[in-house]
Parts: sequence; structure tokens; C-alpha cells
Amino acid sequence: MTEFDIVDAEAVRSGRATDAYFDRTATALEGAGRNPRVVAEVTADQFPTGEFELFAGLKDAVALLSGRDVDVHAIPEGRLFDGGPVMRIEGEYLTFARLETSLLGFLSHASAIATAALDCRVAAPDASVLSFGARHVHPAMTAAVERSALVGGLDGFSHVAAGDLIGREASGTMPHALSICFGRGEQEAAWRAFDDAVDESVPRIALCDTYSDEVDEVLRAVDALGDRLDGVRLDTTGSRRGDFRHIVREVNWELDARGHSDVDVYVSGGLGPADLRRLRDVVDGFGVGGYVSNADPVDFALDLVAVAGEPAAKRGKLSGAKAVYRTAAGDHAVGLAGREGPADAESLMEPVIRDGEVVAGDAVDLEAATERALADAERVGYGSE
Ligand SMILES: O=P(O)(O)OC[C@H]1O[C@H](OP(=O)(O)OP(=O)(O)O)[C@H](O)[C@@H]1O
Repeated sequence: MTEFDIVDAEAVRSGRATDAYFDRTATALEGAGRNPRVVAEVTADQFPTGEFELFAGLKDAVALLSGRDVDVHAIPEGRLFDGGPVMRIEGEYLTFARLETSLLGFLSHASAIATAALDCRVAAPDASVLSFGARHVHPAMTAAVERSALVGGLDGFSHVAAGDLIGREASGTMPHALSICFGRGEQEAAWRAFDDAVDESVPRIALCDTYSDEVDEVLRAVDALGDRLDGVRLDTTGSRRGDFRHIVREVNWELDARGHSDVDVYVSGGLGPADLRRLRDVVDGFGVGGYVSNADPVDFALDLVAVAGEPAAKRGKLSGAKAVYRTAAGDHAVGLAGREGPADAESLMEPVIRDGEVVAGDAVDLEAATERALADAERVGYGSE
């Protein structure tokens, strides 16, 4: 009995974190003395759909399969895909049967979140965009959310413990609760308390919408902190927002009129790519929560595509080990592995585990994944208007 409803890492690693039917399948196969060599593929769509998604979660998938007698190929994290396999596992079926549930979970959530993050990245390429959505998900998922947001090109994230795991410090300054603790009309006391107590390395970004008009609170923050004020954040609640772009422009105007155009303006609260496009030329940064963290998981499935060296698949799925390609024109293509791919096309899958040993290299490296995501987005024109 654990304190929280969190399945622990050991249950994932051991295969206990599985759907029961895999346990029963293993029992049946063991009882029948059957354990064929198979090829299994993880796929969202059989053929290209015209809609790219960003691949993430491979680091954990590789960790799950490492040390087991399998060979695994995958497209590297941070590559866009559209149809065909993202991962191929070869080995005896019982070696990985019980791992399917966790494997798909790792990939499905991470890829969805990375894709949503990339939507935001390309919507505001020059602004700082931070992931604020940890509060919307189960705490067991927060590190995966924040890491996937980084794979998708976001500049940072808010969750402290996720930062410990990822090896990067969380960002963030103050919630409305800070001002409210000091009381109506006492926002200056809140901003000064923050400035007095919080480490100098943390930017002084005052939240300026708690009790009164944004311009009024911004100018009061300027008076209260003077040159120590780095920026202001407007998180105006939806029912009070009116024309948010106009409000932000007015704030910028009034800052400029008083010689404080160096104060950065950040906005947050219910924002998505369309909002980022609308506001990107008037703000310095965005906090994006639910749009990224609440992305619907990619509908990955794991299917057997060959048994004992022969093509095999359930109906509706394509048999045979496959390769996926990026063509010179930037399209995604799927073909049988071992056949020649399209002319001038780059094959996307690479070995990540060989005989149980991890050989993934930078295919699971976070910084390399982000670089790939941005380069791939540019190459295929992802999110271009
Ligand atoms: O809206 P999302 O895009 O999902 O982003 C998360 C939001 O959560 C916080 O708002 P909240 O109103 O809870 O702020 P508070 O805690 O400062 O009141 C934060 O300031 C973001 O606006």
C-alpha cells in the first residue's frame, strides 16, 4: 500500500504495470511452450495523413527495454513523423509482451505534449515560452510533461521536482496568492517582500492584475521596485480580459512614456497558439499551461508485423517490418524495410538497442532532440500559416 496512487518505477520495469491480458497471454504461451521470434512495431497511423506529430518519450521507452534480449530501432526523439512505425522491436514475444502497456504510455503522452509545445514554439518563435501546465496533470507525469515541452522547443517550465529530474531549474515568480496574502491595496508590499527575500538570480517579474487595472498595477510596480523590476506578468482572468492585445499595447505605451520600455511584458492564462500569434509582436514572453499539458495522447498501438520471419498482421494493419523516410520535398514516406526507399530520401529509424544494449546515443538526448525538432519543423514547414 503506497501513500499515493502512483505505480512505482519497479512495477514498470518488472512488467507488473501491464494490462492483465498480457499476463494471461504470457501464461497461455508459456503453458503451450510457444514463444516465437516476432517483429513488433509501434504506429499511430498506417499511412501518412498529411499531419505531422513530434516524437518524444523514447528515452523512457529505451530505458524500459534495455537489458532485455531484443533489438530495437526507432526514430530519434524530436523528429516529426506522419504514418508508419516510430519504433520496431525484434525478439522473442515473451521478452517484451508485458511491457506494451507502459511502453505505449511513455510514447503516447510525451509525443502529444511535445507536439503541442512545438505548436506554441512555431507560433511565437522569438518570444520566451514557458510550460505552466504541471498543475493540470497527475504529479507522476510532471517530469514527462516538462521534458516533452522542452523537446517541443519551449524555453523552460515551472515544476520544481521535474527540474530536479531533468537537470534544469524551474522558472516562475509569484501567484496572485502572494498579493492576496498582503491584502487589497497592498500589492507594493507583496512585490517588495518578493524582492527582499527571493534569490537575486530570480528575475523580478511582478504579477500585475490582482486587484486593479493592469496599467495602474504595472506603473505601481515600476514605482515600487524602480530599476530592480525586470518585467511584469499579466494573467488577467478571461471574464475581465476584454481586448487583451489592446491592454498589452497600452501597458507597453505607458511604460515607454515613462522611460521604462526595458521592462518586459509576460502574459499567461488559457493561451494557445492562436493567442500567441495574436500577441507575439507586443509581448516578451508567454506562460502556456493546459494547451500543452492537456494534449490528447497520440493513439499509438503496438502490433506484431512478422512471426518467425514471415509477414503477419491483424486485419487493418500492414504486415512486414517497415522503414520510414523524409523525402527531399519534406514529406514522410513509409515502405517495407529492406526495399529501396524513395529517391533522395533520408531513412529516419536508427538502432537504439542491440542485443539488449542501449546504443541510442543522441537519439534520446534532450538538447539534441530539441535541435532536431526545430530543424525538422523548419524543413517541413510545420505550423506555417
Ligand atoms: O491557464 P493555463 O494556460 O493552463 O496556465 C496555467 C495558469 O495557471 C496559473 O493561473 P492561476 O489563475 O491559477 O494563477 P494564480 O495561482 O496566480 O491565481 C498560471 O498563472 C497560468 O495562468
